[in-house]
Amino acid sequence: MTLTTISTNLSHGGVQGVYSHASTSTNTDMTFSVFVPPHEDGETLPIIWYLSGLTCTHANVTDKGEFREACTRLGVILIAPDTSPRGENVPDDPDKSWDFGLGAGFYVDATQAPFDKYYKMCTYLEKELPELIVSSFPVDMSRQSIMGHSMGGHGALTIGLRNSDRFKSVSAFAPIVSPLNCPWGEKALTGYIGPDKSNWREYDACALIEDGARVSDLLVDQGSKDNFLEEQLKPELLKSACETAGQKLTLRMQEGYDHSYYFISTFMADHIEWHAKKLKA
Ligand SMILES: N[C@@H](CCC(=O)N[C@@H](CS)C(=O)NCC(=O)O)C(=O)O
Repeated sequence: MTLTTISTNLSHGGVQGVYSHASTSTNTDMTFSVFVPPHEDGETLPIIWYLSGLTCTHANVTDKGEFREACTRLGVILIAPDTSPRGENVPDDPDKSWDFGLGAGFYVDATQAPFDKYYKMCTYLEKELPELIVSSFPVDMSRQSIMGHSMGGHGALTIGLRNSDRFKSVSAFAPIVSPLNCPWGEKALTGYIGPDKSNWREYDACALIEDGARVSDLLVDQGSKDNFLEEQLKPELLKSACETAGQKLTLRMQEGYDHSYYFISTFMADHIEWHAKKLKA
């Protein structure tokens, strides 16, 4: 697999890079960013995967996430993938809306035409990108954690729950906790997976927990002034699923914060510190 370097910049003593490659999962070129903090020659470092929300590319968190100081201080690599396949051939929302199609891959493997040829974000993140990362960066794959925002929070929770042996910890900012129970989820999973909701459960954090999946620890921050809170995000569903199942969860309602990167960047160092403790334990 060949990696093309788009840019590298020195930051906080480490290297913030942006890279692209031809993906066999999505049948498109895919772009992602990696921050590698300063380290000794031959040393390998733990990883945090950061999955982004609707409309985002790797660039939103890379530009506005304010994660590099904490990553350098704690010696952790942060990887930020894109949120969907991209390109002229890739089918988009028929109405060109921002909550489906380009920038809205929902971290699933689509089974419905015409999306099934390209929208394989689950395989991309669970198999292809980790293999590329291990051959190209100084990573210790035995120490991985995952976090995300909104649709990316849903991605982090569901990929984390389905792969609990791979991730030491899972956290999210304002996640979509149950696509089965919100309009964004209804639209995306109907379009990508089809109308049979029994096939949605592996892509629904609450359903996965109900069905027995567990992770060692979960941290969620949710702003109280988030305009998507009541209709789309519904953290109370995650709280209730975790309480019923005995899944450990720290859910912090953050008074006055909205859905934006002003919120995320405020608590980013907290999340990196929380993951770093688990990664280094
Ligand atoms: N109206 C917004 C809705 C989408 C939105 O808020 N997306 C969140 C994730 S669900 C985001 O991170 N947007 C990009 C950013 O704030 O940089 C837009 O059109 O961008």
